[in-house]
Amino acid sequence: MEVEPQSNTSSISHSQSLFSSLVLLLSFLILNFLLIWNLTKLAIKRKKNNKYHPVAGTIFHHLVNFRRLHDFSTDQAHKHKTFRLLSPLRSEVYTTDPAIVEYILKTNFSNYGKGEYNYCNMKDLLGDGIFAVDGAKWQHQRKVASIDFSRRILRDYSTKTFKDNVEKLAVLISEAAITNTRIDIQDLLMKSTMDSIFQVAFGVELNCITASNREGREFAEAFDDASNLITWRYVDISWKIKKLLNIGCEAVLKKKIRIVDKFIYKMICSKIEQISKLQHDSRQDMLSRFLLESEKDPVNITPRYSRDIILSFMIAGKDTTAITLSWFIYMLCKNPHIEEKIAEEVMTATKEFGENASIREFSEKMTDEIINSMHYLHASLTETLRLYPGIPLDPKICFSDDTLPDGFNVRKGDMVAYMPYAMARMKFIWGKDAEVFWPERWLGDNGVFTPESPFKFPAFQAGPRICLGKEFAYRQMKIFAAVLVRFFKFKLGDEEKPVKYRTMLTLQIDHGLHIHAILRK
Ligand code: HEM
Repeated sequence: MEVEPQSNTSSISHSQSLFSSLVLLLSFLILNFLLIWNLTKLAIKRKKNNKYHPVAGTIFHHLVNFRRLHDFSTDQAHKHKTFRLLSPLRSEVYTTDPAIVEYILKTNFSNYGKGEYNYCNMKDLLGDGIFAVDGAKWQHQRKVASIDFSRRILRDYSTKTFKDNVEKLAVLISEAAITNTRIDIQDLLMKSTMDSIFQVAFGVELNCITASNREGREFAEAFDDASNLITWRYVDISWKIKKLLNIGCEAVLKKKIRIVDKFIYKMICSKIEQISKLQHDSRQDMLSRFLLESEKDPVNITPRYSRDIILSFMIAGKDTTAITLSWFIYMLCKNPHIEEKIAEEVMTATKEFGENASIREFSEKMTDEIINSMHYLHASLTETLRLYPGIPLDPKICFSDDTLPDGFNVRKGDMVAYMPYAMARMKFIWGKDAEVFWPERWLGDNGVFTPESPFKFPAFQAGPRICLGKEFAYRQMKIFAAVLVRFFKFKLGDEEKPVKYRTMLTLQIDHGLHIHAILRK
């Protein structure tokens, strides 16, 4: 099982950790009792002729296989497309079947959602933000944000932000290449995407990548720690007791959320002040636009609600993009012939910039037309997302008893999770080369990118709750990837060291991705 985040636990006193162990033991006993209770209830229900998916184990199998959780699930899915794990509180159904994915995400969308379980885990950090809620609150935010995301002003502002930030990143990588210094590219990408999303959200430069803004750096660290600690709640069965007693991770989480809130509310106040002096149509960032909405509906859109909305976008958009770019670079290191094919496409598409264009000139000259013309790059990023989906497993709660398209039953309160990571490895979906990194699978005979059904490739989810930032993410990833591949080649820092994911809500590379960058002539 994963250990608690170290930096956050050092302050726990000895007696507190003894107490925590007792709490853990007690919770374990209670859970075992509930598991047996649940099994008995299930046996009684079975007599009513309901059909349930085959059982692949209990959630304790997840704990035992925690470090390789997604591969454990893939192994199980090779045996059964859809299987069940028994848990003390509910059955957990895990599926790789595109028909079930379509059913829960679209056909019977209203019966599957975040539910109280996810809301309860996330609300201390995300409040009523879009990522944590269902129903009317979700609908309202989805509507406002969808309109916002389709606006030209936000699009142009974000493109400019990506170009500025990739330039800062490429300058750092150049310095490392010249001095032959090994870098953790995942760490740099995380900082860079944090800078991008923060600037688009608040209209303010955070500059994590250069570490020049102390307050901003403290906020970014607190936000990252708080996100990790919130994730930890999904495996720490005793978190509610710890929260009540304000001990361990929960005490640290509270402190981190306080730092995040202080910074965000300061930002909101200064924005409100600025806005009163500005023309409405000059507001480029998301916060300003939400504050504009709040002028129309001050009762519902409070500063607290604006904070919740923006933080959800940050959590949704920051790590997922950085993680995808990190796995993309890992794939380039493993497949140099694909790296060269991408470089060739980028050079051809940008021929008119001239061979000696600087990083700044190159990124500034990249137009939407050029970005859209790079189909092989688009296919390579999509193939990366297929094999290494930023969100590898996505659980939904079933709101009322139901029968899934394969004829099996689920009960109210059960969890139904679709598994993009395992789905990518299923031969019945992708053919016998399912596990091979092969961007060509996304290209038609004319070399043009051809999308797949989102129920077969649900890396961005699908249906009414499909990722709102998909286009935004591709634009950022394509700008970053084009600049990086144009100016550098990449090699793994240590060819022998296995590159693995760290089990958490996202598919981060464990201990980062250490590489050498080589300047491309
Ligand atoms: C490669 C990058 C990305 C991937 C793989 C990705 C994937 C996903 C997935 C799987 C979900 C569904 C999560 C759930 O169960 O609720 C989601 C939702 C969402 N994503 Fe993304 N995302 C990416 C980038 C972004 C970016 C850059 C933004 C914003 C700037 C964003 C904004 C959102 C929002 C707001 C939602 C919630 C939508 C809703 O509940 O209606 N995402 N994303």
